[in-house]
Amino acid sequence: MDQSDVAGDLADILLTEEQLGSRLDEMAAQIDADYAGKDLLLVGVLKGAVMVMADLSRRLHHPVSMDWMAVSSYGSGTKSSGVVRILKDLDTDLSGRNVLIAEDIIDSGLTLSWLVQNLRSRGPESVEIATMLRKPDAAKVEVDVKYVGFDIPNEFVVGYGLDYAEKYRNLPFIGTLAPHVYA
Ligand SMILES: O=P(O)(O)OC[C@H]1O[C@H](OP(=O)(O)OP(=O)(O)O)[C@H](O)[C@@H]1O
Ligand SMILES: Nc1nc2[nH]cnc2c(=O)[nH]1
Repeated sequence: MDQSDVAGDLADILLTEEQLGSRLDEMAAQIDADYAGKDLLLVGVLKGAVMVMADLSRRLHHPVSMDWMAVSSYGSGTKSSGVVRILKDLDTDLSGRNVLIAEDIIDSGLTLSWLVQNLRSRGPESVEIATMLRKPDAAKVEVDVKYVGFDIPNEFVVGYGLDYAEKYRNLPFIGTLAPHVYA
C-alpha cells in the first residue's frame, strides 16, 4: 500500500518503516544473546502482531518454534473492553518451554497481563514479552515487558499490524488517524 492512498486519513506519521526496522535489528540481537543455548517458542498474538512476528523472527539467528493465539479485547472500537476472549488457542504444549510473546502494542496492559497469567498457568519454563509499541501513559495495570520497541504518546495509532475497524493494518509505518476518520 502506498502512503498516498491513505494520506488523507492520517494526521501524522509517528514511526517510519526505517525506524521500525532498525529498532527490530536491536531487539533481535538482544533476544539472540539472551536466549543463546536455550529453546525458544515465539507466540504471536493475532491479528495485530503479524508484522512484528514476521519481521522479528526473520532477524533472529536463534532457531525458534512459532505458534499463534488470537485474543480480542477491542472489538471494532478504540477502547479496550477489559474483557479478553480467546478466539484461537495455541497448538503447543508449553510445559518447560521458554515462551516469548510477540505483540504490536501494549496500551492499557489489560490484554497482556491477562495473557501472561494465562500462559504461566500452563507450566512453561519462562514467559516474556516483546512488543513493538507501548503507551506508558495509558497503563491501567503494570506489565513486566522485557523488550520494547518504542514508548509512544497516548494516542490511537494504526499501521504495522494495527487496525482501525480492520483497516490500515498493512501500512508499513505507524501513524495517527485524522479526526474525520472516526466521525
Ligand atoms: O494493552 P491493551 O489496552 O489491552 O491493548 C493491546 C491489545 O490491543 C490490540 O489487539 P486487539 O484487541 O485490537 O485485536 P487485534 O490484534 O486483532 O487488532 C493489540 O494487538 C493488543 O493485543
Ligand atoms: N489500532 C490500535 N489498536 C490498539 N489496541 C490497543 N491500542 C491500540 C492503538 O493505539 N491502535
